[in-house]
Amino acid sequence: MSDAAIEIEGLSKVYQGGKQALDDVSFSVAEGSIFGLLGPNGAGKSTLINILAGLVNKTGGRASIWGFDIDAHPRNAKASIGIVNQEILFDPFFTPFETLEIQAGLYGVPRTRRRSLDLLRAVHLEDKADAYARTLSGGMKRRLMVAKAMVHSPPVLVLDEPTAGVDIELRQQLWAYVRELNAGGVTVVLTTHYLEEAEELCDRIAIINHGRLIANEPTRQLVGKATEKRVEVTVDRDVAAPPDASCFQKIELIGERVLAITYDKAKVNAGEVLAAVQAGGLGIVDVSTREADLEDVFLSLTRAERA
Ligand SMILES: Nc1ncnc2c1ncn2[C@@H]1O[C@H](COP(=O)(O)OP(=O)(O)OP(=O)(O)O)[C@@H](O)[C@H]1O
Repeated sequence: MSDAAIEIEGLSKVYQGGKQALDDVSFSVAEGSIFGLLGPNGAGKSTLINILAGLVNKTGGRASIWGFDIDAHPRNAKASIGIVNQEILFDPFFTPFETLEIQAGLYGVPRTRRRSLDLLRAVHLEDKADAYARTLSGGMKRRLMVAKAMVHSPPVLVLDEPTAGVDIELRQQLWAYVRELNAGGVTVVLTTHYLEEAEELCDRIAIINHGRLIANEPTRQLVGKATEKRVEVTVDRDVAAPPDASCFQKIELIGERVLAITYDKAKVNAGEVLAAVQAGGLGIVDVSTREADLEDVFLSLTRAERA
């Protein structure tokens, strides 16, 4: 077994009707890591996850989970992964405890090795063990989905947009649990639209756009790629039209006296940008800068792709 928890090579998917959802995607997820898979709507993330789950058939390439090729060893591959889907799927007439017991049964986990109550405790649902699942709030249902994905103690957990529509407090709780699982040795793959979340949680991030992989780097390195920087300058008089200078990438008037200037930090520094504002006859009253973040990188990479 290699020390990759997931290994994907040249993965492609063309749906019936001709839509190419994945185009020659390759990457591996290191054992023990938290790996983020990002991409705009329709990029192909769910398709990729569904292939790993055995729900969608790939049309090209290879994938293995915990060393098990999904074609050659589908049962072992499936037993090695727990997947939390975007949709909430369980019978509303069962209680959370029953839901987990049934799922464990489906995975052939013997009664003596089931840990339904422990899992409910871990996702803060122990007091709901005997309530009908339909009476749970949206956030509770999501947490139950995570517990359900863990009944067979898989070494790899995949979360597809698990916090969409979940409020901040519950999101924090869910991430705390994900971190706990990861600290206990579970490799985690997650897709999320919350870039901050990916930045905070993931060791490594891959970005997929129109079915193609356009980035795959350690999070720090990826964020460090942002070369655009933004400075907001409050000036001492009303400005009818923003001044222009070659060192500005973009300048906007965002208040009567506030200019938002984007510049390339690889080419100029903030001092030069401010000097250019002053050279335009404006006095500077206040300045604030914002560090580039994952969102900037994401936008510039997907923009570059489009161009
Ligand atoms: N069963 C299907 N038949 C045909 N096309 C499909 C099918 N499922 C998905 N697609 C298309 O494949 C592309 C990738 O979809 P996918 O759901 O994998 O994207 P995604 O990145 O998960 O997006 P989202 O974040 O919105 O879920 C989209 O253009 C989608 O319309």
